[in-house]
Amino acid sequence: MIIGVPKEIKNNENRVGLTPAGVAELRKHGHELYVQATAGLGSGFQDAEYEQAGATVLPTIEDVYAKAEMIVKVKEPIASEYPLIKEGQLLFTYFHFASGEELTHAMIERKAICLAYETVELPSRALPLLIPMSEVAGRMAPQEGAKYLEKPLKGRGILLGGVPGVKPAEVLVLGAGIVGTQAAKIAAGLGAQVTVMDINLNRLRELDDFMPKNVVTQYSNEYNIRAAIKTADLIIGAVLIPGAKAPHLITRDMLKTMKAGTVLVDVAVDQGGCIETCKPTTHEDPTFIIDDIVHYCVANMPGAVPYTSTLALTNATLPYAVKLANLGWQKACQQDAALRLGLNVVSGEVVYQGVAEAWNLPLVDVSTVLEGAEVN
Ligand SMILES: NC(=O)C1=CN([C@@H]2O[C@H](COP(=O)(O)OP(=O)(O)OC[C@H]3O[C@@H](n4cnc5c(N)ncnc54)[C@H](O)[C@@H]3O)[C@@H](O)[C@H]2O)C=CC1
Ligand SMILES: CC(=O)C(=O)O
Ligand SMILES: [Mg+2]
Repeated sequence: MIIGVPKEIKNNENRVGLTPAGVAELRKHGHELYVQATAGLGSGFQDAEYEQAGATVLPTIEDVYAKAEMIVKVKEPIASEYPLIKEGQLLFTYFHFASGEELTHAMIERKAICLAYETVELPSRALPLLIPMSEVAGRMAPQEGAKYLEKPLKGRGILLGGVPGVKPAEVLVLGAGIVGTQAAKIAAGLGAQVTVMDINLNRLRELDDFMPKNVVTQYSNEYNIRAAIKTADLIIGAVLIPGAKAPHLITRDMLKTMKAGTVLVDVAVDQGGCIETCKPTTHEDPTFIIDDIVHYCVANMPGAVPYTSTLALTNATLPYAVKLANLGWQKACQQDAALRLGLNVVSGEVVYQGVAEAWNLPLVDVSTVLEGAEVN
């Protein structure tokens, strides 16, 4: 298969879809690789390393899209990339369609095959291609929160860990999945008093077993959330309903009940956010303030730590990229139920329920787009 790796063009997105090691692995399986010049630079990979691994480096993004049967990247295509996408071209990347109406319509119109990292799902319900970036964003969330709690950055001016004789800050984490767990661990490590809420009691039981004493768990409901936000200094949004819009657990009216200078880090912003007032921001301009509450809503947090994130992401995506390249998307998705769940928009049809519901579009059963693919 002919595989293309364009340079990411989202604001401050320094990750890249394949490392030189990934290129070498795909070459070993007999595939042709085209990488856009300087695509890996932000993650520490020179063009020459890609060439040594067997890729051809092409000067422009147009060249890469024109050549490739499969595009492997990190973030969703942005508007300037839409016209480059060819009918039937396989795009293997994050999409977050449930928070991108324009993107959804653009991909329907281009008749591309959109296989979204974030909805590839194992029978255990784990999301293997979201987990590594959730680990990164979860660990970053208290770090960003601590920064914006500083007074010059418009926060309350409180140190997460306090000092001897002065109480630590209170951190509320909504959602006890991958992001929430990592966030709680780091916040606790910095000495904060942490409360983690989830609707999954079994998950809260697990956390209760292994978290340090300064992490407590509480069932997530509106009553408990309304009470907890009054005293919280830092609130981290980490809920997910896979492939669907996030529920608004903190609504506009609740901001007035919080302390001025409270910081909200809504990691779930890429699925629309679990805080009603959150709107996606960029690393260049990450925060805004409503009712004296600092909102941090960067939709590609891991993009700021590409040396860690690119390796973590490609560790997880490469085996799937190899499978797609070896078998073609139809056979690969016939054979691998996890990969099949990654199909969101195929040849102009929406095949993922959460996306169809988000934008009121007809849902086509995924089996109909896979018909005719022979299974070995
Ligand atoms: N902004 C960014 O740069 C990044 C954002 N993310 C996003 O972070 C979000 C969380 O991802 P993961 O932790 O991997 O998901 P996850 O599936 O591991 O965890 C989500 C948790 O939310 C819980 N939940 C659902 N409804 C809830 C409610 N009403 N109250 C409390 N908890 C509830 C679930 O039970 C689950 O434990 C996703 O939207 C993901 O896309 C992930 C990585 C980077
Ligand atoms: C998960 C995601 O959207 C990101 O890593 O940017
Ligand atoms: Mg994101």
